[in-house]
Amino acid sequence: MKLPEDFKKKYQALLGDQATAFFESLSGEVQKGFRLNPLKDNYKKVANSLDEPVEYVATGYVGEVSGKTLEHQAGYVYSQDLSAMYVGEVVEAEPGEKILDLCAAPGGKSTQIIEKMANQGLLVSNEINKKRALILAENMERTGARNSIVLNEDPATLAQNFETCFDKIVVDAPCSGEGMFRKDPHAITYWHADYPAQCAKRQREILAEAVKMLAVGGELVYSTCTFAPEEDEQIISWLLQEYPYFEIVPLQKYNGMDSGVPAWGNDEPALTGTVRLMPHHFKGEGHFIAKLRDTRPAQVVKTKKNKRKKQNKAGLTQEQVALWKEFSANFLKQDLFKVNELQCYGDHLYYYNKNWPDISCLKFMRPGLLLGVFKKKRFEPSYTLALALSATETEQKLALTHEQWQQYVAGNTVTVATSHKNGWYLLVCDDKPFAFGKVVNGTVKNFFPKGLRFSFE
Ligand SMILES: C[S@@+](CC[C@H](N)C(=O)[O-])C[C@H]1O[C@@H](n2cnc3c(N)ncnc32)[C@H](O)[C@@H]1O
Repeated sequence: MKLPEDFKKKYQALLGDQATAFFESLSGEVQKGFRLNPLKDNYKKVANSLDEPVEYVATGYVGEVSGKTLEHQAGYVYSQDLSAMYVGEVVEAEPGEKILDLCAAPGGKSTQIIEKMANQGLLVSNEINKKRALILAENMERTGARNSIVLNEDPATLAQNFETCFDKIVVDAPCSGEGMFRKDPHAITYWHADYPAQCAKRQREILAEAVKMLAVGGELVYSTCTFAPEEDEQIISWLLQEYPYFEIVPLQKYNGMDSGVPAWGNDEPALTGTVRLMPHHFKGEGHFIAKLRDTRPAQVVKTKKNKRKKQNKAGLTQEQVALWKEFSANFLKQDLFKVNELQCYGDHLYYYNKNWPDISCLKFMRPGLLLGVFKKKRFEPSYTLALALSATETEQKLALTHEQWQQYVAGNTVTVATSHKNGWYLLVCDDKPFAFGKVVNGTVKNFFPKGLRFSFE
């Protein structure tokens, strides 16, 4: 790999006798990893090899996953760099918390965080770039989580709406991406000697907004996939200086993990509590991670009056309520999504917990869990609802073979025994729910979303 001369000079000076090993590692083999999703029943029952678990993430493994497998399509596995998966872990997300992932696409950290929340609390995943926000929404849907909102806003607009709102905030910042060089050599073409300083300016701007949204006593996780001290230790030094009520929470270091370097920041000894994942020491592409805690006692903080509008009652018509109730009663063993927690946007019906903040004035991609769509005088359950259900939550399920799964995800109909009565079914393969299908006289009509179809030719 041809590294820029300025890059080599810089890291030669910073790393000294370790620089050669570092440069060589950037030309080495990319190390792939993936995580399993404990929101799914029997989540370890996958075709992927689980022979090489990673010690620092309970659901993490070394290995490659294919996008064209049942496990991936149904949300059982998520492909993720081995260093990136330590970020989601140090967040230590708990069920019931309110968490914001501010720079979230494509969703590596968000999927990991929500998988720890057991459908309780709320994760708001935000992405400023619309195209990337769409991919983020797809990845969040695949997890099957019921407590996820995906927004497409800039941090300043969010801060106006979510003042002191979140227990935890993750800023996995846009950065100079030096940890991407090995995986994506194109990333090198963007790099120049001033690039880290330019990125650092943007990181400070993002963090200044993030801080406004953190609840008193909350925790902020900051990470980058770059090695540049300007974007790593120096950003944390800046945060400590601007917001002296923050303290660094020391992170546990596993095999091959390095400490942040105080001399690369403002000499603050606590910077050793941050983590550097360097590819010449650690099996992964490279990351920097820091965790900060707001240490202020609650009484010194003046919380301004909440500017949020009252929840917009996007009410359902009586007919819509009746259609949903009918579907729910016939299809679900329990009343999982109660009428007073439903919200309609146009003809789309969402589950939206009444304790969540109002987002109706924000740009959203996924304002809660999409349950389905009202079409004339009927209700059509959504693909996302299928992924959010476990096979035990309905009697109306239909087991398909792997071949039939392949036909279905490619957009084809599937023939089944005519003894199946007509109507909606949760389609499962290997006990994994993967979509809804409608049986009409022995044929499963295809309702797999058009934009997500894939074939095996
Ligand atoms: C490192 S990536 C996030 C990766 C993601 N957290 C994950 O784990 O999959 C940084 C993201 O920040 C977004 N971004 C770029 N400029 C931004 C800004 N000014 N404010 C907020 N986010 C920004 C980028 O579009 C990008 O998706």
